[in-house]
Amino acid sequence: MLLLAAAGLVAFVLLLYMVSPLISPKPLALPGAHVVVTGGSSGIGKCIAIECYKQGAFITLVARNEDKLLQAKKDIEKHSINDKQVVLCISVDVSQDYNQVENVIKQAQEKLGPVDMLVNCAGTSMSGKFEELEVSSFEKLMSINYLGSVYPSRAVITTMKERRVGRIVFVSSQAGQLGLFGFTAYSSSKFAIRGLAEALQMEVKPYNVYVTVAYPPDTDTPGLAEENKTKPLETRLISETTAICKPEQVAKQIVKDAIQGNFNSSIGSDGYMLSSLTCGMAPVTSITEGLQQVVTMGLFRTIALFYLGSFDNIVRRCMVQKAKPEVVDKTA
Ligand SMILES: NC(=O)C1=CN([C@@H]2O[C@H](COP(=O)(O)OP(=O)(O)OC[C@H]3O[C@@H](n4cnc5c(N)ncnc54)[C@H](OP(=O)(O)O)[C@@H]3O)[C@@H](O)[C@H]2O)C=CC1
Ligand SMILES: CCCCCCCCCCCCCCCC(=O)[C@@H](N)CO
Repeated sequence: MLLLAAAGLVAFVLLLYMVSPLISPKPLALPGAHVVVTGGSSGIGKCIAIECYKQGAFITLVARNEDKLLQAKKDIEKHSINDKQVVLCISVDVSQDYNQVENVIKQAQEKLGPVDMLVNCAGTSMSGKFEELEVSSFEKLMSINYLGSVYPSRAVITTMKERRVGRIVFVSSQAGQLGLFGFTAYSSSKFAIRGLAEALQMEVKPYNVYVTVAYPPDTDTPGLAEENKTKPLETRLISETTAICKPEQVAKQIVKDAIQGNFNSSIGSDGYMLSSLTCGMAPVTSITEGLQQVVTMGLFRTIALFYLGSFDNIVRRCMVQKAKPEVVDKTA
């Protein structure tokens, strides 16, 4: 009886693997492709642009500061593999005016052809306790991190659907998979991206357009250095659970997953666990991925409970620590 059940299971898994080409997208060819990277003048975005350029793509960088854009262009051009490759720079705020974003995307398409891959990497972070963050910070993060991903995507999607070709990448964060101390404004803007990506993927899959959401851990970039200046102690201690990644490594993984059309892109063992644990109703892009999620869910939740316990401990210890000087004051 047991043998029969085991044989049945094996047959079922084999069957799944036979139909797997039906759910695995055809990889995108980067040589000659037009890749637009928002936030491409710094950090992870710049490394993504370099990675695509190294594989023969034509690049459009989108960011606000023109000097940083030109410097990034120079850095990227060092990696050219043929003399036809172009790096185009566009200075625009992706979060302000949809029409403006649509116009610059049009200009880029006129120069370098239709966009094959859009990477939404422009973003920023602000941390602090809920009551200490300015209300305007919630608006700002939502408009840069969320609307700043909606506008460029909205500007490229029609052509992608018509051509039956395309990749849209969203850069969320591990803080877009779990909410943690200090990130009430940031986490919510990064969670929003996940909802957008899931809904969009369901719409565009029949048109051979694939969506990728990346969830990087802390990554060594100018953005992180800026964030660290005002990060609460609790946030820092909790974030230290995961090691700081190199932007080149994060970029390589994101580009690889985007080419393959994987919905999820994560890095490291905790990235892998977090993505399995929070897969929810996310689309699945390979049988192996689906099976791994089914098999590991209970184990990873168990591990997560220990992490949550340790995070609560950090928060409590910091609270007690901060209360101490006051006690001393009162007795003095
Ligand atoms: N570094 C980290 O630890 C992690 C980062 N992330 C996410 O990855 C992304 C990149 O982060 P990172 O490389 O650290 O960031 P950086 O601060 O190093 O770079 C941010 C880039 O985005 C551009 N940008 C910011 N705001 C706008 C805007 N309104 N319009 C157009 N461009 C804009 C910046 O150029 P300019 O200012 O000139 O416009 C710059 O090119 C962000 O979305 C971030 O949330 C996720 C997880 C971890
Ligand atoms: C099985 C469960 C495993 C659980 C592992 C949990 C690890 C939590 C660490 C969260 C770190 C958050 C990094 C945010 C980075 C970021 O987005 C900012 N630096 C942006 O600037």
